[in-house]
Amino acid sequence: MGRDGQWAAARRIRLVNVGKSLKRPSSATCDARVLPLCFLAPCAGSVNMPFASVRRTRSIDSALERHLLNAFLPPTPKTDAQLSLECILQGSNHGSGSAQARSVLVPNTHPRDAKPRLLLMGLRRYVFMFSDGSAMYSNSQWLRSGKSSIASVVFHKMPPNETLFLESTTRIQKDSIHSFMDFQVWDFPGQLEYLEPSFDLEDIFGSLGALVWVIDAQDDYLDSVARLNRTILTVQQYYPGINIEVFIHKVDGLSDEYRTDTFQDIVQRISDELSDHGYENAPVHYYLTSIYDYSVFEAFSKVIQKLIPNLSTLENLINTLGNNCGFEKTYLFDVLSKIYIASDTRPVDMACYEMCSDYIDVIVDISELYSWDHPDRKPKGDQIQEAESHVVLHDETMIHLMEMNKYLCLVSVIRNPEAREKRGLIDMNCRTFQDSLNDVFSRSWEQEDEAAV
Ligand SMILES: Nc1nc2c(ncn2[C@@H]2O[C@H](COP(=O)(O)OP(=O)(O)OP(=O)(O)O)[C@@H](O)[C@H]2O)c(=O)[nH]1
Repeated sequence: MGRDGQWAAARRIRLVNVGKSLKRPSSATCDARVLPLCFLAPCAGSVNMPFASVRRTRSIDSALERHLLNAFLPPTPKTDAQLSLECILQGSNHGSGSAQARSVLVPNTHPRDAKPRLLLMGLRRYVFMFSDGSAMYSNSQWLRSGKSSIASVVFHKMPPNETLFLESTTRIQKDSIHSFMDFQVWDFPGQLEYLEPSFDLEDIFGSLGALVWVIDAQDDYLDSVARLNRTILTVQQYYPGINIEVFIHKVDGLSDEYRTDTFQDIVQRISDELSDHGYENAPVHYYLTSIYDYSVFEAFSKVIQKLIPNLSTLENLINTLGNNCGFEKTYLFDVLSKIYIASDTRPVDMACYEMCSDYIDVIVDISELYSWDHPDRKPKGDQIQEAESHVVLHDETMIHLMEMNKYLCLVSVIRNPEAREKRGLIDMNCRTFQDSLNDVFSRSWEQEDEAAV
């Protein structure tokens, strides 16, 4: 069943289980489309932030702010919140570095259908195990860092245990991801010598969103770190703006102490090597990851967030929503991959993230059960377009989920008892947020079009 079907089913469940039919703000609130935040209703008095103070503190891009403040425009049709990362490719993220790279290498105009790439790279090496357990490097047994496993678990919902049966990658696997934004994931075979002259660097690193380097933390990582250093030094010459994301992977098998030591050692080795070559502030970021917990989703969320135009605007909107509604933590999730593309700026709480992520699974699973077309089922009046659901857990924590569009949903954790009582206002505020979100995304498209002229 397609995802449309899943959400359609979730809609039905909402009507049956939640039973709350809250109408969209009508003419009295139509200005909310233009000044979306000023109509957020306070749900929890203690945490309400007046609009005036919101306006002073938020840092919405000036062009976007002009748009939001350009009151009394006729309502524009709502667009799907599907992002294109072209604007990033055209320079907003890579900045001058990208331009410099293009002046050195083949000019790249990045047509509109060019999709940004996430490169998954790492080292695969052979190890021969003697019967007494000591190791000798030889052409014998593969030790693989886990790139394909990460891609399969995050983007294809493969259960982690099944990655044991994945075969080694023999050529570059190009995976197109169609979601709130389109991008490609290229999984490189661990042994590929892409820095050799026979490979065109522009083909590999042009249009790049991020380079994700996977290091097996359970293995001897010195070779992998050395190869990563070589790669960074080469790439930095031509594409200095590229984000290098280092996943120190398979940490599930390590003790806390060993994990920290490994992390520090790898960071140290890479930064020493880079500073020896004069790169003091290279854009390298490090994550401890494992496919057996949520850390790999969390890490991928951070990687993807760096590619999203107007991320700070989204965060400000979510902050304002959370402050007005008494949300403890709010995530804007991509339903398919369950990576979050934005959240409020409070510290990340893994327990909250896990609860919210699991709740999406629950809704999608129930949707699968109930989405079949029953011949006797009759629609009971008008139905609200988007799915909405909530659950109250044993410790009185409420999780509230609302579909924002075909790809995204907003999931919030509510512990404030006062806020929990005001579900109607929460729903209304979330719908106002939804309008703002679509404004932000449609604005991204307009900016691209203007840039293209
Ligand atoms: N313990 C543990 N094992 C993992 C993790 N991620 C992947 N693996 C295992 O690592 C092995 C190799 O995974 P792959 O994803 O095929 O490795 P790869 O880097 O794509 O290998 P190549 O395609 O040959 O370059 C598999 O047996 C996975 O089950 C992890 O987080 N923890």
